[in-house]
Amino acid sequence: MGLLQLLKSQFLCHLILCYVFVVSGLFINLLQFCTLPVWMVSKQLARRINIRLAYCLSSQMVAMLEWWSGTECTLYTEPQSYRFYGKENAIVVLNHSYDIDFLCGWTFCERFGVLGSSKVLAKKELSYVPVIGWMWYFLEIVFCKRKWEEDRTLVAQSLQKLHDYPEHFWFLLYCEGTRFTPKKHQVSMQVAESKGLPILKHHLLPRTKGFWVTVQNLRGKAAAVYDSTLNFQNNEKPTLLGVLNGEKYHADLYVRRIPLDLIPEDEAECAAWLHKLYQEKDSFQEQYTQTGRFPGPIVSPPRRLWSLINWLFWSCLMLYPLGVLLTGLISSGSMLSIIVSLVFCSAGTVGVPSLWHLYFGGRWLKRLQLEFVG
Ligand SMILES: CC/C=C\C/C=C\C/C=C\C/C=C\C/C=C\C/C=C\CCC(=O)SCCNC(=O)CCNC(=O)[C@H](O)C(C)(C)COP(=O)(O)OP(=O)(O)OC[C@H]1O[C@@H](n2cnc3c(N)ncnc32)[C@H](O)[C@@H]1OP(=O)(O)O
Ligand SMILES: CCCCCCCCCCCCCCCC(=O)OC[C@@H](O)COP(=O)(O)O
Repeated sequence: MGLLQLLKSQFLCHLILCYVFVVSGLFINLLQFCTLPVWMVSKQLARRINIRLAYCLSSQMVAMLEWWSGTECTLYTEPQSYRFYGKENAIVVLNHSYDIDFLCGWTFCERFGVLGSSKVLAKKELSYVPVIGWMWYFLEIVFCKRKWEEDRTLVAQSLQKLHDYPEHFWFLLYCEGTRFTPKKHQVSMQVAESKGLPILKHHLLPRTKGFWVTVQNLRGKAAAVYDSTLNFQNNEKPTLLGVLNGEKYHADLYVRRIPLDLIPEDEAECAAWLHKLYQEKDSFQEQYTQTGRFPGPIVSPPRRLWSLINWLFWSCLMLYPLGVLLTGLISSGSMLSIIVSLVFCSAGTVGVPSLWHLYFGGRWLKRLQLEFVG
């Protein structure tokens, strides 16, 4: 292991990275809160400001993937589709199989200049998570309760509000509704069998209602569906902790652009169309497993310097006062203030993972513990 790699795997480095992300995130949340009065005067101006503020935050995570871990993201797509990317609104359908699939998605958003405005159909619980969830609230992210009776109107209303959105956006839909696990796959394939649908090997059975309501409510606003299939070379199993540790992964994304007009309006036909799409996605994944390649040519946009510049800017801004505080503390020589600060730091170190545990059901925390202990 090289010296740099060793440094990247140190807990202290992770603590500093998380400190910069969380403190700058809360500061950005506060700035977003301050745009509320601007909404009263000019909604479009407030939206444009929020897009830039959201970029400041989400591109820090993109920088962590692209520059800290050096992960390579390769795009397989047709050149005639490529020219539309970043120049139109689109609904993105992505498989939900990895801890960092959203981060790879964000990386492509960054490269095509739509990161600040990118959106997702997310579960309601995420809107309460400080930093990311609060940022999404101001960004008009669409939340669902995963109760169709309520989501039917809730999701439709939120989507309708995007009709006068001032900048291009990609709207991400994880139609599988939850991240792939062998157990969920087994249950979902029982549902598929009971409905007489073909078995999928690499995906859960897609939930069709969210897709239908999204397509119907974004007609006239979104031009296409980007059918996106993500996988990793050499059977890599990437984790967020791995990225934080500076581990380099190799992501491959296959994207097909499908004009929205080709998608049926009728709910049952639209559902059947989505099931067929997932059968095709499954065959692409199978081909990838067999050959290590997706169909179609590789047209990869390079990573941009902007995410790194933004990250360095926020790191300097957040670490300077911390440095001043620590220097003042040590030079004061006061035992009381040193003890109070240590208590604060320990509370933060224990408190942040506890919050994490609360919000994410302990999945990542368990993995984190396993990796540290084992
Ligand atoms: C060029 C580059 C291109 C692309 C780059 C890629 C991406 C970048 C783009 C944008 C990035 C933007 C942001 C990313 C950032 C972060 C994202 C992070 C996190 C968000 C993740 C989530 O929160 S996922 C969870 C929330 N989302 C969803 O659930 C969406 C899918 N769900 C639905 O659509 C649902 O239908 C619903 C939520 C609208 C309603 O759910 P409900 O459960 O009430 O109804 P359902 O219809 O789903 O359920 C009843 C029917 O389902 C059948 N059933 C029962 N059990 C199962 C089962 N296990 N599997 C499948 N189906 C099942 C049941 O039989 C019912 O069927 P009927 O036939 O009777 O309807
Ligand atoms: C630059 C330093 C970065 C520091 C790390 C900060 C990490 C913040 C990460 C916030 C990521 C938010 C995305 C959460 C994804 C998520 O939670 O998806 C939920 C879905 O699967 C469905 O969940 P479920 O069906 O309930 O299991």
